[in-house]
Amino acid sequence: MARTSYVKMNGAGNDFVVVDARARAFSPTPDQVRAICDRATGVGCDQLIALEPSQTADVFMRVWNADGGQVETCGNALRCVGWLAVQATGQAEVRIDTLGGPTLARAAGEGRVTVDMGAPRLAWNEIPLAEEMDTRGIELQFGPIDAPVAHTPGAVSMGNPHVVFFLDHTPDDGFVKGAGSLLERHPLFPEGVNVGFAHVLGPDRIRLRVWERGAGLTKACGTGACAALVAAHRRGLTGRAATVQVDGGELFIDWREVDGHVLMTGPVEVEGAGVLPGVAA
Ligand SMILES: N[C@H](CCC[C@H](N)C(=O)O)C(=O)O
Repeated sequence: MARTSYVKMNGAGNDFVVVDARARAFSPTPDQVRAICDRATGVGCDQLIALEPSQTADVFMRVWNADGGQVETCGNALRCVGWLAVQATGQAEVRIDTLGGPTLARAAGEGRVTVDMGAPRLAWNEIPLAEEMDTRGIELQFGPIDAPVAHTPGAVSMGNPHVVFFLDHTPDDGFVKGAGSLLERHPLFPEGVNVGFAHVLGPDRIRLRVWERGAGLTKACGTGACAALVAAHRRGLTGRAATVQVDGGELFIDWREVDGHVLMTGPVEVEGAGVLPGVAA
């Protein structure tokens, strides 16, 4: 069985195994994805990423969550792939297509990359939700019926589905895991959902923790940071740009006025490289 080389990278602690599948097809089964991502017995990562040829972009980026499911996009991985592509091509800007739509990445200083994530999708059926609701604050709550501890979250798609609760404190691991794992597969979200918990610290600062669909509590979620800023601005809680402080570092998010695109800037780190034993070529 062909042996597949990879690069291990992270963006603000959200980590990835990145496979270059432009010369040879890479089609792992869900079991193989889970085995690669397993931190105890595999390489260990939040998401598995494959670079593929593209007719419309410099590269196509395919994303699998650690649970084996293929998903639309991954913001932190877009920064990592953007860094690899800028280094490889010498281009100032690279176009990366994903199942969640086209994006543009460019270097933003030493070990930092800015990705234009495109415009957020804000209609109920674009999140998607199972029924029509006002996505600035949907009818969803967590906790005792008569005293919910989290309620009326914002819903945003960055190509992948996000729900963002606004709290007056930064929740601990137990709360994020308990509430996140319950809501990730709530019937209101036909495709599942990434569950963000945002503590707005000021008009340009948000502390965010995210229980990711298919990956659990991660150190950072790039699309989650974009969704949190968009949801916060739509509720008048922040301006159009903010520093989003995640467990693994800081991301700077700007919901650009001129074209409605969301730009995310943050760190990229190469951790090492290796070979995946016995994965389907
Ligand atoms: N768990 C996400 C994919 C990875 C997103 C996250 N790691 C990011 O940086 O955007 C989903 O199922 O939509």
